[in-house]
Amino acid sequence: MLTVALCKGKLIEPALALFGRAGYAGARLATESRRLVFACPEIGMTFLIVRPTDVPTYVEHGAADVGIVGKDVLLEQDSDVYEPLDLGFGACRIAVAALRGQDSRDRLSSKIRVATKYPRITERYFNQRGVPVEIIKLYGSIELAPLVGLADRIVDLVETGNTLKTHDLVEVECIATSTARLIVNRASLKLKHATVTELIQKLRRAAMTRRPSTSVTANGRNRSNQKTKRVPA
Ligand SMILES: Nc1ncnc2c1ncn2[C@@H]1O[C@H](COP(=O)(O)OP(=O)(O)OP(=O)(O)O)[C@@H](O)[C@H]1O
Ligand SMILES: O=P(O)(O)OC[C@H]1O[C@H](OP(=O)(O)OP(=O)(O)O)[C@H](O)[C@@H]1O
Repeated sequence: MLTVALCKGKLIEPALALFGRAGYAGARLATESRRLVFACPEIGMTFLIVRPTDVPTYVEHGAADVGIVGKDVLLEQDSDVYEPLDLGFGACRIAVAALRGQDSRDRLSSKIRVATKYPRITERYFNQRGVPVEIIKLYGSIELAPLVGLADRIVDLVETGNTLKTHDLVEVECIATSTARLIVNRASLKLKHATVTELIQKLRRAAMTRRPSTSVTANGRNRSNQKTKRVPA
């Protein structure tokens, strides 16, 4: 029996579709309900529904054997988990953005105020460049911060760029790209080796044959995949 940590929101639908394609047909959860635990004995799995930022915690501590989470969260948290698979979906960039016309550093005072959900990624990024920053930790609606004078810059996820555009913001720099990852508890990998490696292999094959979907190209524009897309594992 494997316990799988998933998060509601943007990653749940492609994650369940992936399990379906991998042959775990019972992985259909009533995601609109208030239920947080779904036992699926017919496929030997129990699914836990947790917050995206909590997925690595459940997996690291062994409360879940495996989980699906964005690379953005892994980069921020630096958890001690095994990360065997890039699943390809949930593609976006972690980017620095600023109000249009205020995207040059020259106009700023020595210390830049940066609003973000990702304080560690942000601090690492600006420290590496020797730029002093004051980090303002927010939990959502990050694009609002420069509009109301709370910050000079934001560091947030960008997919289509529509949210930036709507708020007259421009992308200044891309810090990293992010896609959903399969993560595995290190002890589960040893103690449930056969089951876990079978899951990894099946998910890897299923991730290579993604159904038509929308992905982000290098220039940030959306591209609709009309054909089966190969995703590097
Ligand atoms: N616009 C986006 N495009 C593609 N992937 C995204 C986008 N926004 C978020 N993601 C991915 O989906 C994950 C979950 O994001 P989602 O928006 O569902 O929850 P959240 O708002 O970050 O979490 P919470 O509900 O805890 O505040 C992110 O960690 C990221 O990997
Ligand atoms: O480039 P786009 O396609 O517009 O996508 C980017 C938006 O998606 C995410 O927001 P989300 O919907 O998760 O809301 P929140 O982070 O403010 O909770 C991210 O924080 C951006 O606001």
